[in-house]
Amino acid sequence: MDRACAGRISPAVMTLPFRKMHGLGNDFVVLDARGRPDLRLTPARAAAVADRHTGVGCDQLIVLEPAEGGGADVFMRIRNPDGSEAGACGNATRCVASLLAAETGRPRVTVRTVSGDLPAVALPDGRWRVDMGPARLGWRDVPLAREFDTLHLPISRGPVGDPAACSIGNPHATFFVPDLSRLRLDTFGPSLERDPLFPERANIGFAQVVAPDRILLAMWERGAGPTRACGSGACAALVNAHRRGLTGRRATVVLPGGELEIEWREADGHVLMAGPVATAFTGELDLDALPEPAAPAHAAA
Ligand SMILES: N[C@@H](CCC[C@H](N)C(=O)O)C(=O)O
Repeated sequence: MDRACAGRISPAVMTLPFRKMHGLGNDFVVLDARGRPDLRLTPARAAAVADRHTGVGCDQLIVLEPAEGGGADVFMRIRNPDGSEAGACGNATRCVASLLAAETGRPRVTVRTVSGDLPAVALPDGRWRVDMGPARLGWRDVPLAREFDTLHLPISRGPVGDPAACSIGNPHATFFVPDLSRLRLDTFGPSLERDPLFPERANIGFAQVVAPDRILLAMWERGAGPTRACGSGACAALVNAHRRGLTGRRATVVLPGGELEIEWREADGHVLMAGPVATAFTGELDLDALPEPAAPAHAAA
């Protein structure tokens, strides 16, 4: 090689394999930290990986860790692009379940999250069904800043208001609207996510019920903004729609990225979610090379 072009001899670079996966376009960078107890992923580093301009880019960074104490196949840590940690991610749970099934050869696996153990099963058509656990309906469960009936919250912005809230292992509020096509998510999403009634912020869903078994849904995700799909948001939309008497206990939830089948099981109050999984690509990440996200030098016009 021409000496002038050789540049600096780089020190040994430690790279980390990653897998880019998605469920209905809700996309994830999946890192396997099971053999890497030394891997320290600070919120800033997680945000750097998730950055769509200077990192790999994703709606959530998913880190696989050992499931301590047994009873589950893996522990799944979930980070939003702003670095915050989430208790649940329905679409990522299906993706991780499919990885574990490939690894273990078993069609039934259990994914542990900070909100609980989620059993998942491969369906004959290639989709995965996850038991997302019980929908929690109390005001402390969501949580809300003070006591309210979670079926009707005194929150509104312009034409949207009166949401219902619940927890699917993470906080959700669903606003029912007559025509989803007329709604601009970024107009109300940011301030609703941070409404003072949500001390831990909330994922915000806008739902149009078109039939007792069909819901159109657009999501503004906490810590992520608009996404093509949100599995836990679809679960919350069905639970809240049923509580309002708008649907039965099962529905197809249609998101911008595609469809999820959701059931709120009567017997135990658990919410079941079925949908597809996909791998987009795999790669190697040099964590030390990633810049930590900084404020833009100037706002785009
Ligand atoms: N995409 C997810 C939800 C991810 C977490 C959420 N943004 C939160 O902060 O709770 C899903 O598919 O459920």
